[in-house]
Amino acid sequence: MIVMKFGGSSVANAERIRNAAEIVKQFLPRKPVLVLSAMGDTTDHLLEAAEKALTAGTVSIKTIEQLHTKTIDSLGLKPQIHQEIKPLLEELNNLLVGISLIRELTPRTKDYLVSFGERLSVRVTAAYFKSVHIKAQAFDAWDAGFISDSNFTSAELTKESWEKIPQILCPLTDAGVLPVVTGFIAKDEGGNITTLGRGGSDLSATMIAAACRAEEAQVWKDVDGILTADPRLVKQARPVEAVTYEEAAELAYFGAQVLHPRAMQPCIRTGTPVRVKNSYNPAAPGTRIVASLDKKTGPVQALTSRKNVTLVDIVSTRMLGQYGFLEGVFSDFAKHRISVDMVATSEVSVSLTLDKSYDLGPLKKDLSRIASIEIKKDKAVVTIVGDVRRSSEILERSFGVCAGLGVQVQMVSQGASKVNISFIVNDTQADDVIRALHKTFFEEQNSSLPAEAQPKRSQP
Ligand SMILES: Nc1ncnc2c1ncn2[C@@H]1O[C@H](COP(=O)(O)OP(=O)(O)O)[C@@H](O)[C@H]1O
Ligand SMILES: N[C@@H](CC(=O)OP(=O)(O)O)C(=O)O
Repeated sequence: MIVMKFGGSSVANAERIRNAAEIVKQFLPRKPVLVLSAMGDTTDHLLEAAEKALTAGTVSIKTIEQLHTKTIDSLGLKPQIHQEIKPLLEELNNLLVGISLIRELTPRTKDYLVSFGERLSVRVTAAYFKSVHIKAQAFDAWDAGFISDSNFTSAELTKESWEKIPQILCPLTDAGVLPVVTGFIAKDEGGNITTLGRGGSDLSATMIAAACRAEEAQVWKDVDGILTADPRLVKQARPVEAVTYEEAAELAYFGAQVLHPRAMQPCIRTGTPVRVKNSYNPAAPGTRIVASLDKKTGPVQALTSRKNVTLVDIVSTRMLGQYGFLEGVFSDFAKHRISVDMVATSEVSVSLTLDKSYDLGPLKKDLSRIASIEIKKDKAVVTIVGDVRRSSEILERSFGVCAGLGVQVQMVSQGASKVNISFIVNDTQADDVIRALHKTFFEEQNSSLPAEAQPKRSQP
């Protein structure tokens, strides 16, 4: 078995769905399971519709309805598929009416709301596949064994999913059926719809691949794989041939939108290979994601940045000694469920970074018992994923780049991860830093050769 995930861009309209079917046909002998995201920007449109219902009290599903009905017509599908999706569209409309009346959108309702995107896309796509004589069967994730906890908007799949998913899907693929499963969503034990976090269909795919011990999980995107940097920022970004699970996870966690940050977790457990492929360019090899690399790489594999980061400097006001101080600081963070990304400490102070979305008021109040706090907003984490054994060289060249741009590095984290060096700069400087780092590590001659292939530097 293989698992093939097509993201929103790969099923965005009739033409893209036809293209996906052509790709899938070539893989039918390898018994694929398909995982789909919502068509195009449907998840964003659903959230926008909810926002309008909430704030203005207006209800409209026109954009979403038109996209799906137009796609059904362009694909030349039988009218009965309109009947199949009609109850879903009605349910969605009713939900928005409910939101507009009670003017409340809880995380639970939000998950129920965005689930319609994936539920619509699998039905339309499976209907098309059937029309071109592929034995497809649409599945809502919960009917394919996806059970999660009740952490709405960022749910975790439970142990039970590991058993149920193969029990349901393996007999089907063995019988020559192509299951077309909704990515991104699940149900908790109480039967409430949950989501795995934005971009979570990648995780749905890797979960099926790992649980079913599939040959590989293919994640089909609109780029030639994991690139050396975000192509929207760096035109010269180029695909990376292979990365480790750890490298892919760090890239995703620190901002590369190409993969969901938790997508690697199931495959790490089973060693299932993942491949990022381009649905616009299926012949391109894509990027392999595996446990360890067989070939030597350059010092840097890829670059990413995450903006909207807040830097918090916490200085002890008591002579506690570091152990008591750090314990106090982190128990307050745990109490307020605030997760920390980077940390640097000294005997009496700790600096750390967090996402700007947290309300830091209550935390600040609690921490003021033991420390004075300074909050610095509008920072960015620049992350270099590569071979940390060559950290001196990476740091020397990176800081040279920053100095050349007149950028002050405000905090550095190196050593906690074997594959990541991160540092903090001002938000407004991050794009320039990434472009200049890319030039240094990937565009200049010999910039990213393995250590032994680099020209020897003369000793002082
Ligand atoms: N390092 C990177 N490599 C590849 N793509 C990246 C990288 N960083 C950001 N991206 C962006 O991620 C996008 C693909 O992810 P996403 O939109 O979630 O795909 P899909 O919706 O098809 O699953 C690309 O179009 C690209 O703009
Ligand atoms: N549709 C969901 C889940 C997802 O994974 O989408 P995509 O594969 O298009 O990033 C989202 O937009 O978050």
